[in-house]
Amino acid sequence: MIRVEKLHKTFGTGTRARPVLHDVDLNIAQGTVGAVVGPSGAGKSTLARCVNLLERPTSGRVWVAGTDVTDLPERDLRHARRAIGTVFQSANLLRRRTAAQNVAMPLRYLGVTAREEKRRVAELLERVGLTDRADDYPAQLSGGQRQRVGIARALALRPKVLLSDEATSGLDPAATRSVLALLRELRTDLDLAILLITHEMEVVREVADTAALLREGRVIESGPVHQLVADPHSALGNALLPDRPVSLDRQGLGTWRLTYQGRSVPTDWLTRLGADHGLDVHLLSATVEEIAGRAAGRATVAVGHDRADELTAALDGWGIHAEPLPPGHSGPAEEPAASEPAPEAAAETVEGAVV
Ligand SMILES: Nc1ncnc2c1ncn2[C@@H]1O[C@H](COP(=O)(O)OP(=O)(O)OP(=O)(O)O)[C@@H](O)[C@H]1O
Repeated sequence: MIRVEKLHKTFGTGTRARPVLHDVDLNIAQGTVGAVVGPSGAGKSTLARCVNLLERPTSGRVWVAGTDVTDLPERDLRHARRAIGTVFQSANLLRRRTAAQNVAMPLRYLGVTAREEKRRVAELLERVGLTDRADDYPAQLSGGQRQRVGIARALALRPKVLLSDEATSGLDPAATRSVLALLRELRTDLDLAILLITHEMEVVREVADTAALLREGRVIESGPVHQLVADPHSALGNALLPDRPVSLDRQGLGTWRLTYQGRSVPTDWLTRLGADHGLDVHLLSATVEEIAGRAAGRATVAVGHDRADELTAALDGWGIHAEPLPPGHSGPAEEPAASEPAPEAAAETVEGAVV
């Protein structure tokens, strides 16, 4: 596990002191992916560097795989770092070494036998699906393949936790998906605790179990992803599942903003409102995604004021949260949580459809 408690980090001293992290708490269990998101300069990389022991916290504590690493003496750091694999934005491979030689580097430092090294490198390359590219040099590999080699190298010493710092930034969508699928697989198969630093909400949606929003060095919000998207007032939830609630300004109609996630919600809830409950429902906007393995959705609907109780009762029965929206409301629910809202957000929102 990765556990951070009341972490403070200040760079410099005296008049040049620059506090970067304040009172940060974080908990990532084995077999889970915990994402940390936030705008540029929020302190994400500094947090990662405090976890992989490249920076010492000013105060607070850090545990990695059950060991309190906060005050480890210098001589013990090297050993402690073996439990931590790190993958960076650019895979940082050595240009003049093949994929296999790059993966073998950490094993070399450890002094394993040539036979053991060969066996382990073959196993690692197979793990990341690159057995047939073992003898290729980095320049002969695609960005996604280079990142896979970087992941294989990070796994060489059988770490308990993996740090991924913007590992998919700059990759095209297909390569991003394949790297994220690999991270998901590793999380489960190797029971890793993965700390995922990212500014891409798409990445969080695809792979994270929990998420924390860091802003100006403080955790503004955190929790399991499926709970965040079910909370209509969560900034992170709104960034993960962006919608544009709009209210219908028409006599006799009231507008409702709906939020839901989970298996109890039938996918044909809208049809059923008409067919089973005889409700005349206007669908004004809707966004539906699979997040953390469950369907999650946000929608705005309008119904006659005289049928509002029937609407909320039916929705409540399925576990759909409904809140009235004031007349004249239009636009995003909240400000986006990260520096770059998902560009596909607008495309995912269906507006103006009336059933
Ligand atoms: N070694 C350092 N000395 C002084 N200030 C630093 C140092 N490292 C980082 N900072 C400052 O700490 C703040 C947070 O930086 P950090 O790199 O952790 O942010 P980030 O959220 O990862 O940003 P980005 O998404 O742009 O990478 C920044 O203002 C940065 O200038």
